[in-house]
Amino acid sequence: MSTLKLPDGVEVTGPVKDRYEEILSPKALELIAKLHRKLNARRLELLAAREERVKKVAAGEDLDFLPETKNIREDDSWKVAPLAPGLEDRRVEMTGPTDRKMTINALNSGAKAWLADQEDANTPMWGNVVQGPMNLMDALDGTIDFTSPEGKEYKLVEPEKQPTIIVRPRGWHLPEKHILVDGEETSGSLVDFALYLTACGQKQIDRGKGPYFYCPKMESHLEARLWNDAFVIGQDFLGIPQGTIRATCLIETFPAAFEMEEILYELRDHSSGLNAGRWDYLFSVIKTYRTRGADFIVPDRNTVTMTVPFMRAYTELLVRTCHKRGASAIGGMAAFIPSKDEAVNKNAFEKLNADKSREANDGFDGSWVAHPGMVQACDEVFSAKFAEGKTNQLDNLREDVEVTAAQLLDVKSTPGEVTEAGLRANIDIALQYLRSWLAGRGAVGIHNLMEDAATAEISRSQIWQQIKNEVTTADTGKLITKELVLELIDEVIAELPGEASDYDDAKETFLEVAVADDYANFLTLPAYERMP
Ligand SMILES: CC(=O)SCCNC(=O)CCNC(=O)[C@H](O)C(C)(C)COP(=O)(O)OP(=O)(O)OC[C@H]1O[C@@H](n2cnc3c(N)ncnc32)[C@H](O)[C@@H]1OP(=O)(O)O
Ligand SMILES: O=CC(=O)O
Ligand SMILES: [Mg+2]
Repeated sequence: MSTLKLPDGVEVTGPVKDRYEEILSPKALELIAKLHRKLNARRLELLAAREERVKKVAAGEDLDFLPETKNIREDDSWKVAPLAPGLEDRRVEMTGPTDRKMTINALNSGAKAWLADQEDANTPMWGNVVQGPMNLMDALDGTIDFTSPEGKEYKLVEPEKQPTIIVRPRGWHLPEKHILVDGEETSGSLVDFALYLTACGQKQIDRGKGPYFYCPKMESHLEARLWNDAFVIGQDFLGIPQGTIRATCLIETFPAAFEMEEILYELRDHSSGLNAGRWDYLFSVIKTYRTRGADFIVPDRNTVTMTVPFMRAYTELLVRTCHKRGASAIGGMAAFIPSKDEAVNKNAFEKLNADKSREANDGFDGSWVAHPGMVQACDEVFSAKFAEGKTNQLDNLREDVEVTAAQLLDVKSTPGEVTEAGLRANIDIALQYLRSWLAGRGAVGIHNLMEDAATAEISRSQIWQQIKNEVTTADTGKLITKELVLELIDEVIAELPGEASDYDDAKETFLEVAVADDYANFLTLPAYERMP
């Protein structure tokens, strides 16, 4: 057990294990306190503003581009900062959790960048919150190694070829209950940001790169302004030049799709682009319009591909917006993962190739893969598309693209149906995922697909939306009610791996987030409450 030096007003209520003082350093805790005192009240106000927006949509008002920021959109004179060192070539980015083994595997993967995930692919258990940055620090020091329970040894190979690390902190909605400032829970986003920045920021600068971040789940440009303010405070605190920190913002909420330019503008001195976070985007579309009836009922999850009109409108607008402002446009995650079954594996790579080819042809500068086995395939697709000697497509301005609010909102043209098979699949995925999350694992392969917090949110939100809007299944003609879902849960659990009792906690959480009368904004909130 270590002991911590706590600045005034700071309490750490989680266990302090071996080496935790290296991450929960006086500097880190001091920065957390500073960020909390300066920014937390605004964070809470911005979360409340999200609720107001949803209420307006429920009352019939549609999302639209903001009149008050029209001048920013129409002003052609501004651009974001030039590409930062290590972020010039992002043709393939690996994503994944920051546990010790995955950290080593990701850094050895051959990808150009690695999204080190404290978010969708992570469970914010106290141990993960502290050990994630510790693993990154050890990786940067070149001291990281790992031996599996089976005796397999892991270490970094070819350190000079390591991907650029981009850390994704938690979203603004998540609290960190193990670090209190003046008796208040802190923000998970600010804690993850501060722990990485203080442990690794200077080490990244010494390597000729910088502390880089992915900012998730923002719903407005004012939330981007909050990040920008955190960056300014953080840089000032460390005494590093303003603009050293860079952030790629995920455009993965429905409201944010209407504020892409404004988000780039707010972060222009720290921006390194936008990413099309498709899974959370679909979740947010369902969530934001959940009570608005037939026009916003999304068909079975596996039928909503990236080529349906509303998804296409969003990705086209993203590339256009980024390149107009000199920012990188990064594609999203195809959920297919390699399999030992030959036919399943062949299908996974065909789907991956089609998805990455569409993105490369649309002008994206690179994209994500969830698994080291897919790095090469994605690399090849983008490399084949890039012009001779180029490492991105920033000069493909996509001036042909014009996307209207109506196109972004056009969910009703999505082909497909809601079926009982789709409903059962959603129950299955949500339960298996919640079981995994509650056990500390935030990403998991289920039925040959990568599932994480974002994909599971879609599954449980679809169920809630279908009950609320009294949808009838197309294949079996059943009205989707709370009673039907309760009936199906036990049938589904009987088919799942393990014992029925293994799903007791997952089932209780599922009931809270999929069938309760009041919609839970994020499944991770009640799930986090269940965690010590
Ligand atoms: C919506 C979004 O936000 S997408 C981004 C967030 N989601 C993610 O990042 C998901 C990342 N992917 C993963 O976590 C994993 O690929 C999973 C859970 C889906 C599948 O993992 P596994 O079941 O371990 O797959 P598999 O057995 O094929 O793995 C083979 C090897 O690759 C490693 N590996 C697989 N995925 C990753 C990854 N993303 N990062 C690092 N290593 C990985 C495994 O650790 C394993 O290593 P080992 O052979 O040394 O034991
Ligand atoms: O974070 C990515 C997403 O698709 O969600
Ligand atoms: Mg996401």
